[in-house]
Amino acid sequence: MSNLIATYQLYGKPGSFGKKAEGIALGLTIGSWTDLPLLEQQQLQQHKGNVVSVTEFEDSPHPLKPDEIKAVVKISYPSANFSADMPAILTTVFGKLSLDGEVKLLDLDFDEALLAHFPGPRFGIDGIRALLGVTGRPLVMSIFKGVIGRDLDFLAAQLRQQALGGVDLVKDDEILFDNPLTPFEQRITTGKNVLQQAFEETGHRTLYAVNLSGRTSGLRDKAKKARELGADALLFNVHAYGLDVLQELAEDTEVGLPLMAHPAFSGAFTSSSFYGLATPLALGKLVRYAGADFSLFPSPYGSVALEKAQALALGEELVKESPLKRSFPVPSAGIHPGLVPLLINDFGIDSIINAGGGVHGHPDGAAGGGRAFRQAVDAVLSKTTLTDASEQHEELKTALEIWG
Ligand SMILES: CSCCC(=O)C(=O)COP(=O)(O)O
Ligand SMILES: [Mg+2]
Repeated sequence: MSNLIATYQLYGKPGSFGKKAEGIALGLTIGSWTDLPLLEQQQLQQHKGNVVSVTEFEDSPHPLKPDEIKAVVKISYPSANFSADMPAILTTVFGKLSLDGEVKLLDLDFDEALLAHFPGPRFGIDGIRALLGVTGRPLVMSIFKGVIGRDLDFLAAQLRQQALGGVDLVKDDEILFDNPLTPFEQRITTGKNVLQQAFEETGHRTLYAVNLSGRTSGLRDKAKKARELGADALLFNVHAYGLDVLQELAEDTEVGLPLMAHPAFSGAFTSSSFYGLATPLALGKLVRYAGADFSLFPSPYGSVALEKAQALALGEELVKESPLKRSFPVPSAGIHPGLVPLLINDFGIDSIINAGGGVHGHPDGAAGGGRAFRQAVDAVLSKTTLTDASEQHEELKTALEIWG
């Protein structure tokens, strides 16, 4: 029988977790058990949640309640209890329970039958690399900055400079929505012209991920229009919309564009040590299952840093062995060329170095910033220190002088 195993972190008094776990397993499935006639118990057996394991950690006391300790509980839910979609799954395993005190959902293990209902990335790492014709190195992505309130000419000029710097992708900032100065469709057509021109001048291909925004009911039509207009990829604030919206876009063959999951808003339900979802689950496993070709997340080093073990576990969820394609890990926020060795060491070459300020803040402009990042990547791959490489590359030298 197909099932889903949820792993939770709880706090409580030593020895109290078995009863708690049983209460969760019943409460989120068939409700109370003891007062049911035997016949009903037999009928409901196939829908009963089951406690798989309870592990108490005596050496992990609650930081504020000395008589409580941490425990990790695994509970199995019959797939017969829910429709095979993210809203039903999340409501089953962490609906009411998410409101019931200090419980954190650490992981979800889908069996093969359940996982078959989820698309995973349409392109994946290999498909994105094929679009760019780039293998053997991490990709470099830059981010528009300061576009709000500016017109298409400004956007076009900033895009051109980013492309001339040799970045492989440019993404809208997640806070750039449809607006009268730089409307969605015109950002796509303008971007296409600019990047084609840059390609003809340099031979370097840069893709543009435009932010798909607006009311949910209109997203699919907007995405299809983007495809018709020749968009390269779609940036998507998945956690403000929901995983199922991402999945609808991923499954729609008339959309058929690479989808870039942005982590905006996810901190609201992943940041607490006691509540919400574990970051590797929310920004790694679930966005991959729902169809993200890229997943952006705070790196361990930047301006909104994620705890390193969490960031590494998140990256692993995106690329681990699975029937689904791999999603590109995109560690982000506060990234500058001096961090490239650390990022490649942590996430490998099948990752994307992503920066906004670290590109636009370069004294030689976005083109200089892009070149500095490419020079840093080349240095790491040729096993040269950045300091030594900077002797040969002015843009990298300047970046190291500014940001270290
Ligand atoms: C928090 S991960 C997404 C990073 C992002 O959207 C961004 O704009 C980063 O900009 P930065 O100037 O910090 O590179
Ligand atoms: Mg941003």
